[in-house]
Amino acid sequence: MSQNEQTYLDLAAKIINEGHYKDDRTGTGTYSIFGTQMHFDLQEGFPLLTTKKVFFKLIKSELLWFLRGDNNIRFLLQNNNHIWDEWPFKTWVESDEYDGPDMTDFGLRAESDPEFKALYLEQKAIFVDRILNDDDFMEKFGYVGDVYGKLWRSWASVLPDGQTTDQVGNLLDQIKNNPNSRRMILSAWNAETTPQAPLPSCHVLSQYYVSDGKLSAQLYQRSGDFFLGVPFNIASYSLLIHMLAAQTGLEVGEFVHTIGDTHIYKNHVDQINEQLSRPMHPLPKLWLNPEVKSIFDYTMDDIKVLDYESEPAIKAVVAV
Ligand SMILES: Nc1nc(=O)c2c([nH]1)NC[C@@H]1CN(c3ccc(C(=O)N[C@@H](CCC(=O)O)C(=O)O)cc3)CN21
Ligand SMILES: O=c1ccn([C@H]2C[C@H](O)[C@@H](COP(=O)(O)O)O2)c(=O)[nH]1
Repeated sequence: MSQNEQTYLDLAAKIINEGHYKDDRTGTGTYSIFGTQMHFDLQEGFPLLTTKKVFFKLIKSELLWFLRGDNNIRFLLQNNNHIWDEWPFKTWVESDEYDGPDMTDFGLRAESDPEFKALYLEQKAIFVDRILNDDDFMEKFGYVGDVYGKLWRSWASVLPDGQTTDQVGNLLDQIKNNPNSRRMILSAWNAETTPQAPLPSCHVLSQYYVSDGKLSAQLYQRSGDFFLGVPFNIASYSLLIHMLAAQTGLEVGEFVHTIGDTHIYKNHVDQINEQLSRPMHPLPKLWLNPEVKSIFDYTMDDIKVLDYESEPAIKAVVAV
């Protein structure tokens, strides 16, 4: 049995049993608890859930995208990663340039109307193709705004000389040279610009901590989609801790995951119950290519989970 996975399952059961019913921005409806915390011991194994299959490739390419300082979805699409498509797509279909069939509330409508779903998938395929192959279109509609990648690597200065700050570079420097610091912070929330993004950052702030030769991190996530997003967030930050530790000569410690609005969407309840009824498998291990000498040089092939055995994937619709 894995304590790390049990921690996730216990909180899932608590949200189902004790969550308050709450309407939400997407019109879906959620069961929600405010202010939760999970601790994952990275020495126990890599916390990729085994009670459903979690697609680690998608987690890798998303983290590499953040670390590139990229905030245009073209890179994700080139890696066959479609987890961000809906939000830039929404910007396009709401713009003056869009002249296809009406896509109002496409997320909810595609779920209940198969005829509309076919139309929507057609428009989405056109969108994806244009982001990949049309540079002007990609420049206009591919960006996700002032969120993770952009803020991590090139936080725009308020100073007149227009310099930018590389938070990840500074963080590595602090972990190496001043590991007792209590100021090792990575922020993905710019109060001025982030609220205007198509989807303002959810994992808002993380802090890093070194003790006994081990690197730990705590994340504050303002909003957590417990069935779809949170398993990705757990694996993504755990991977980031492994990468930072590998580049600074440390072992891995803990990932502490603190979430504000911790919710299960109404249309994910059956899926969570199915997951809760399944057996666990031992956690996989993470392998990072030891030849890679900079956190910014990892490629997809330099990162692997070993011995990942899981129950089958469980499909669910993402709330837009
Ligand atoms: N409602 C919502 N939940 C999220 O978790 C979320 C957002 N929106 N918006 C931005 C990002 C995108 N993220 C996502 C989006 C979709 C999946 C998802 O559908 N995962 C499927 C596999 C998808 C696939 O194979 O392409 C899964 O089973 O994990 C996961 C994370 C996390 N974030
Ligand atoms: O990394 C992520 C990104 C997003 N989410 C979820 C949390 C919410 O369900 C939605 C965002 O909607 P808001 O109304 O902006 O809170 O996306 C996540 O869990 N993890």
